[in-house]
Amino acid sequence: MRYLTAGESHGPQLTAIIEGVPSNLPFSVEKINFQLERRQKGHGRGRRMQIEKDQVKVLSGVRHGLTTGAPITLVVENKDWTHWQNIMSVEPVEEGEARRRVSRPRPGHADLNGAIKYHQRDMRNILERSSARETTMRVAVGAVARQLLEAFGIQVAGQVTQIGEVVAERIELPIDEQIEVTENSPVRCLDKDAELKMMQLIDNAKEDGDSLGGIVEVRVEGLPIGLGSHVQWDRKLDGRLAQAVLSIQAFKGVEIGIGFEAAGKPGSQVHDEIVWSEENGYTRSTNRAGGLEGSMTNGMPLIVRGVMKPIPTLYKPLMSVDIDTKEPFSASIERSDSCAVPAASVVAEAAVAFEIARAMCEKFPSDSLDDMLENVVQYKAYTEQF
Ligand SMILES: Cc1cc2nc3c(=O)[nH]c(=O)nc-3n(C[C@H](O)[C@H](O)[C@H](O)COP(=O)(O)O)c2cc1C
Ligand SMILES: C=C(O[C@@H]1CC(C(=O)O)=C[C@@H](OP(=O)(O)O)[C@H]1O)C(=O)O
Repeated sequence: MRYLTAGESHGPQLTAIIEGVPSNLPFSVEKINFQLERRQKGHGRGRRMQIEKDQVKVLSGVRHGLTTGAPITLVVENKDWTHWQNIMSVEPVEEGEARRRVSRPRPGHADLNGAIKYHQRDMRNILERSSARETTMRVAVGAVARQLLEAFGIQVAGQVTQIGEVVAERIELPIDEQIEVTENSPVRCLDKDAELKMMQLIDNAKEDGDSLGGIVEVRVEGLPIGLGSHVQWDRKLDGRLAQAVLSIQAFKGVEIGIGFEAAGKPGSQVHDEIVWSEENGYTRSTNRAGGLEGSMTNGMPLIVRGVMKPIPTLYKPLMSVDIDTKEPFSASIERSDSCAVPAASVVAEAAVAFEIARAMCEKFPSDSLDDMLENVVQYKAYTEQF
């Protein structure tokens, strides 16, 4: 399975093409829209999310509720585009105000490096594509991957475990809970005391013209043993998950299982003992490895965490340099999120779901769901008697 996304933040629409989804998979548009709605919410989001109402249109690869095996095309409209039609026009428009040219790069963004690399004196041509608006399509694609995983009883869930300096108490995420952003769960954190503090911190940061990052955790259960491989660097599942999560805008670190904590502990407190029982077969007495050993799934829950940096656009702006005059300036502000960690946790769930679905399609024949189901059942029977 592979996918590409296209589309600008303020262009007419966003597009994704996914190839390699097995045929005959029951396909639900509502399930995609449900995930899209989850991504739009969360305490700390800016005004743009009040304009957008992300809903997917499926333009290929699905017929009468089932995938056909052909590439699946998904599109989501940018409602804000109506306000940007001239600025984002495909046809040339006159120099001047109509273009809303950007000559002042924002610190922490792709603007300056992208402009130099792609020979663009108007940095709008960079920022429109580097924007995290693109994560809409990653979530849409991830929602298709989740539907494939569901067919094998594999579930994916996510939560926020840290915002700024507020660290949530470690509470195991119930795998069948898709935490939605509601009045009772504005930050998607299971530790409700910490969540109140997180909200306060976000409000304070917003008032101070500042921004916040945090940590998100994704959990996957129901995995067969042996997804990924130890034999080649680019088949190692830990490396692939890290790439999937680190490629989300503003993500700067990934850990699996106890991750960075392992550095400060002796081996006896890091590795998990192997046990066997008639009922469960081979398991581990602890799960510090987070479900991966030797870059392959070991059947235990997969635990992946990602660190998101604070949003770079600040209402109390940082200094930068105008590329026309080379004069210093203090960045001007239109609108921005002050904290997008709750939304990003939904994106991280999607990124992990896609990578796991891809690994499933590599491990098992995957032209059709029928082939795949048959092979997964056989493989599970084999692992049980191993
Ligand atoms: C869901 C989400 C929403 C974001 N919203 C904003 C935003 O409103 N303003 C902003 O400056 N950056 C925002 N970002 C982060 C930038 O897109 C990102 O920092 C930038 O593209 C530079 O990429 P890098 O941080 O990965 O280097 C958001 C990121 C995510 C995942
Ligand atoms: C549009 C989304 O997030 C955007 C991501 C983003 C950025 O720079 O990454 C900047 C903001 O864009 P705008 O300036 O249009 O408000 C966010 O709103 C979204 O998540 O759907």
